[in-house]
This record gives sequence, C-alpha cells and structure tokens, in this order.
Amino acid sequence: IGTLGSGNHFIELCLDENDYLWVMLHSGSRGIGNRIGQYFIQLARKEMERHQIHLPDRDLGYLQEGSVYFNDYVAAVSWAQDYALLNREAMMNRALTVLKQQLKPFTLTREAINCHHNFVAKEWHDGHHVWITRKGAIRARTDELGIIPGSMGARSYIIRGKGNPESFCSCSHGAGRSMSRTAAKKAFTVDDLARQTAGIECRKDKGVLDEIPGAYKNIDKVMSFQGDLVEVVHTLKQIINIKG
Ligand SMILES: Nc1nc2c(ncn2[C@@H]2O[C@H](COP(=O)(O)O)[C@@H](O)[C@H]2O)c(=O)[nH]1
Ligand SMILES: [Mn+2]
Repeated sequence: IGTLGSGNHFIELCLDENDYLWVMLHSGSRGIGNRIGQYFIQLARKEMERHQIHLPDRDLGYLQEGSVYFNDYVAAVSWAQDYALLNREAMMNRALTVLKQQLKPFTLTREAINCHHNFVAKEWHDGHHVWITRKGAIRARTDELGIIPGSMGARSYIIRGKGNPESFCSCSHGAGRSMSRTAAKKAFTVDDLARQTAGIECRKDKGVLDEIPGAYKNIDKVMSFQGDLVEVVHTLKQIINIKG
C-alpha cells in the first residue's frame, strides 16, 4: 500500500487560477481490480456455456444478479475499490507530510476530492435500482465535485456535476488517449516530449514517451463536449509531475 503504479498514474502539484496549490493524484487498485475483472469474465463465459446461453460475442457473458458468483464479484470489486481509496489516502498523506517539511507553513483549505473512475455501483436511476459500471468515467451527480485530468502537459479541471440523467449522472475521467502507446513511441521523440512539457518539472526520458501530451486528446475540446454534464469550478496547471 502507498505505491503509485506505472502507466498513466501520476502525482502532480498544480496551481489553480488563483495560484492556490493543489496536489492531484491518479492511481487505482494496483492491478488487483483488473485481475478480479479477468477472473469473473472467465467465470461468466463458463456460466454461459453451462446454461447453454448463446450470445453474439462471448464478451457479453454475464453473471445473474443474486447468484453466488454475482455476489462474490460485487464483494471482490468493492474490496478493490476500498483498497484503491486507502492506497490514494496513504500516498496523499505522505505527499502532504513532505510538503509540510519542505515548504513554508501552509494551511489546507479544502477537503480532498475523491473519485473512483473504474467502478461498479448500485444506484437509483429513472425509478429503478440499476448496476452502473463506469470505466474511464466518474460520477457527476448534482453538485458532486470531481477531477478531470488532461495529460502530463495540459490543464486539468475540478468540476461540479450537473446530475444529467442522460449520462446516468456521469462524465469523462480525462481527455483519454488519441493514439496507442506503441503508436506514440513511433510518432514522437524525446525532444517532442521536452517541448510539450516545457516549464513543467517532470520526467522527459524515453521511458515515458508513451505518456507524451500529444498522445492524448485535447482536454479543452473534451470539456467543451461535456458542458451538459459538468460545470468547471477550477482550472489547474501542473508545475511538477511525477509518473509512476
Ligand atoms: N494531469 C495529468 N493528466 C494525465 C496524466 N496522464 C494521463 N492523464 C489524464 O488522466 C486520464 C486518466 O484516465 P484513465 O481513465 O485513462 O485512467 C487520462 O485519460 C488522461 O487524460 C498526467 O500525467 N497528468
Ligand atoms: Mn486510471
């Protein structure tokens, strides 16, 4: 516990439009959630065969609500979500401890905004209890605060949800990639990475070339497409980025 993970996971120090400092951290269940998903996908496929249910695609396999496997899945996923939350809290506490040691005395003005972005939850929508899976998405209920990061060289946004029922009260959790990691490594050089992260204290080596800002969609455009889902509360720009 207390480890960031690799890929697009990051810790950043950002300034908002009023020069307030924000610590932003993106990390999940460190692979356990993914393993749980794979395990239960296999089980769902076997269940379809056992019950002779023929689907157009085997990835459409499902577990029946109320069955032992379904309940096991919900329990396992909930465990992974709790683990991810604890992991983030541990890292955030360590980051704040270091900042307190290194910076002039400061006060925390805001409670942490926490949002899961790959998760399952039972919610009430349109007069029914339904299971919602949000993948690369966060919940954006009316007045709920959330985080939408851009890339290691772009702005990020603190948002307030509008509770739009058409998206089941959800919004995107980021710009999202515009090209694969392999394509990014072919398309860009370390010099491009240095140019696209100018002014930001961060890794600028071959090892993070697949995370280059140019491999992500334009976050401002993405935000403009979800104006019916969220309103922007703060705009953040990183000064330090740490990739796992
Ligand atoms: N501010 C930063 N944003 C980043 C960085 N690397 C990626 N990203 C953005 O975060 C989301 C994460 O969403 P996920 O569902 O893919 O996990 C991603 O889409 C990017 O837009 C970064 O170093 N700093
Ligand atoms: Mn993620």
